[in-house]
Amino acid sequence: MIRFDHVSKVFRGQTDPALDSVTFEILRGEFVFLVGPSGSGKSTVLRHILLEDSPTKGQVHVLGQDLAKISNRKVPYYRRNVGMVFQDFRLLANKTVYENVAYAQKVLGKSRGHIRQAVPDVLKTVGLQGKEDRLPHELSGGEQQRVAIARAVVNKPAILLADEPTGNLDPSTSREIMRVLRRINKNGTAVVMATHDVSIVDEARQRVIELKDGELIRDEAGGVYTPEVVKYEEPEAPEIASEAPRGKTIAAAMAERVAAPDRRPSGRNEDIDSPTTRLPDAEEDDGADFADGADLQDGGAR
Ligand SMILES: Nc1ncnc2c1ncn2[C@@H]1O[C@H](COP(=O)(O)OP(=O)(O)OP(=O)(O)O)[C@@H](O)[C@H]1O
Repeated sequence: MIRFDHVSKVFRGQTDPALDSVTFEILRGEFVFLVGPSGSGKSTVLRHILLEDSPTKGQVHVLGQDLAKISNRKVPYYRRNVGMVFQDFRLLANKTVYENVAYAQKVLGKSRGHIRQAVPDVLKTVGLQGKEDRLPHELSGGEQQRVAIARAVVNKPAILLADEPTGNLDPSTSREIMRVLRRINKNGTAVVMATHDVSIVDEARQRVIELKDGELIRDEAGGVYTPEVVKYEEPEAPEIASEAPRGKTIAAAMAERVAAPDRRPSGRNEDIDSPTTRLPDAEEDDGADFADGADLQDGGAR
């Protein structure tokens, strides 16, 4: 549904790339954390998906469309599919909770009847029923972020992007916001969340994509913020240590080996001993999934 194919971005006046041949695919309904140090490229990834930046090299496909081929005229239509929330909420200060959310529907020309139904529904989803008439300054930070999330998802986008949505919140409020995001994700919206929040990532155990200096250095299902560093000791099966795919801990590779007993050595085995033997997952990581160009051909959402 979101596909980055060797995407590089060098901003004008810069020599170092903000993104350096980044390749990944996110499927419908996934929840994905983007992690990495400040300046590693997380927001740049999100801005590419939102069509606020375009690649210097490579392609971005979202919902079956090559974003480079979307004309300026069609950008607002495209963006209806992509909600966005930020660390600093970005609410309209002189509008109530209800009006902030309803505004997102009004600009799309939705009828008053539709708005009267949709806004209370989404405010209930984010746990803000009863606060419709408050102004942003009459809300806590967590409540303001809930309004921002309600506004981002009221039009039921396929994708919700969140750029450090818990960055201004205390740990327990951050957890509440995570519960809201998970609820929205369970309703079918894919969520891509850039974050520095170690405990949120470690508790959620979702897919983690890690960037460093613009390069994707880890893409791990059920990951943590910082993978456990495994102390190297004399390995029982030396090929595991030497073949662990990039971004995967040795412990993870060992666990996979245990889960695939048919590939474990039962005495001397030519295949296992061969330096070219690959773990099953390593074969999936080579980009073969992208080879058929299905998005391009069928023009439909994946
Ligand atoms: N408009 C721009 N012009 C020039 N350089 C930019 C621009 N936007 C981002 N950059 C640079 O691109 C790199 C990646 O920035 P980005 O904002 O994506 O990082 P980040 O991982 O989101 O950081 P943070 O965690 O601090 O938000 C940084 O070196 C940044 O200075």
